[in-house]
Amino acid sequence: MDRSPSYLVGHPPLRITDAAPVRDADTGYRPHARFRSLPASGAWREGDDPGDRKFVHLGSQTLESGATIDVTVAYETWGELNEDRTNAVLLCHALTGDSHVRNADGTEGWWPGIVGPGLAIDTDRYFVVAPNVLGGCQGTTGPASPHPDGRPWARRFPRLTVRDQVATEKALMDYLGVPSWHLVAGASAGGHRVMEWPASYPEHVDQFAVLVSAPETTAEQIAYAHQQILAIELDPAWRGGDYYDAPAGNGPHAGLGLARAIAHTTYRCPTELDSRFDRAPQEGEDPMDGGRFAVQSYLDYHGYKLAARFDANSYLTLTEAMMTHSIGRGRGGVEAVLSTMTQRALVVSVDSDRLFHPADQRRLAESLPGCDGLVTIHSDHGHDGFLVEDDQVGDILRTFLAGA
Ligand SMILES: N[C@@H](CCO)C(=O)O
Repeated sequence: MDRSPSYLVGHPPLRITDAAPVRDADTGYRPHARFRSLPASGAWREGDDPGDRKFVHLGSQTLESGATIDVTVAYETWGELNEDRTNAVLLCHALTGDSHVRNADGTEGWWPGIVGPGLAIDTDRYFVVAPNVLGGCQGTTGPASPHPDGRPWARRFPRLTVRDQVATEKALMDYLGVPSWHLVAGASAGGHRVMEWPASYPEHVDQFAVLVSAPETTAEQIAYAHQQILAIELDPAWRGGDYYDAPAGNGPHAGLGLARAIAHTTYRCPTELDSRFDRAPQEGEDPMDGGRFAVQSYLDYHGYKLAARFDANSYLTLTEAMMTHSIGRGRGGVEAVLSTMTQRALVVSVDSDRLFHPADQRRLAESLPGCDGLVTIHSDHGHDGFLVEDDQVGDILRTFLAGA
């Protein structure tokens, strides 16, 4: 299937340049100086390993598309599985997260204030499992992994669905000898997998917690995702996905960085951006003379940071999986599936989230038979509130788990 953006089909191919700088400055992602040291792909490499990442080869998996791939999963665990095997918790990371929830000393990772000894998800009590998602780039099989011909899959990687990703997590569960998750929890794209778990494997989930997420993607979310996909595909350095052997600095960093800047804007909220940055110029730059506003520099920085740690083809694969997410597909619709989810359920929104609207989560909470109603986090940080508001997120999860 031709995956070129539709308006490029039939047009001459884009001319690949040496990632010519758009501007001749030396900060941010427009200027390429910062990219020069970045490898073409930020996918995991042997050796760069925070935490105690483990790998398991799960063998071949047939995907919803009918394609079969050989799957290895990277995952981390904290705590011990008890004798009854009733204390296992599955954590599903968001779009660009990975298995690294926390360091042993709690200093890094994406939920170090939530997961750990004595914390809301208490690793003295629970056996916590966090896999890197199928299609990701931090150790689990994805587009940067070798195709059977030895070269990276790149854009030959089959189209994935959230159901495929959850099927991989089920295979990991079997490998670990966990009969049922005491809790499946996750936010955003991780929440998509949380929602898919009781829909696909109801007998293997005791309760679930879905934060800032939904049973299916909205048109608005697909619209934002579309822009991000085009940002990558229109970067000449993307080279149709075959950039893995490009010299340092010549990967699709500008496209991936722009995709992140679009996404990051949706992860924060207008009042936050206005109050933090207002119309201030970036220090040392003059917007009246080609320089940037501070908010531009902030987005450039987040784009650069993602380009340094992520793989552009993975970003495409995972974004496409988000776009097709619907627990109702082929099952009689979302409402029909929700009515069968009788497990105890927690639904959490952030009041300033402009990507996953709290009104949609209220409807979700009302449709789930095992949910006591929507719980709302108050935050100035929009969708990313689930990563920033540790005290509130921790209290909410602690209270939910205590009521089990
Ligand atoms: N900051 C999060 C936002 C998406 O929920 C991520 O990168 O995955």
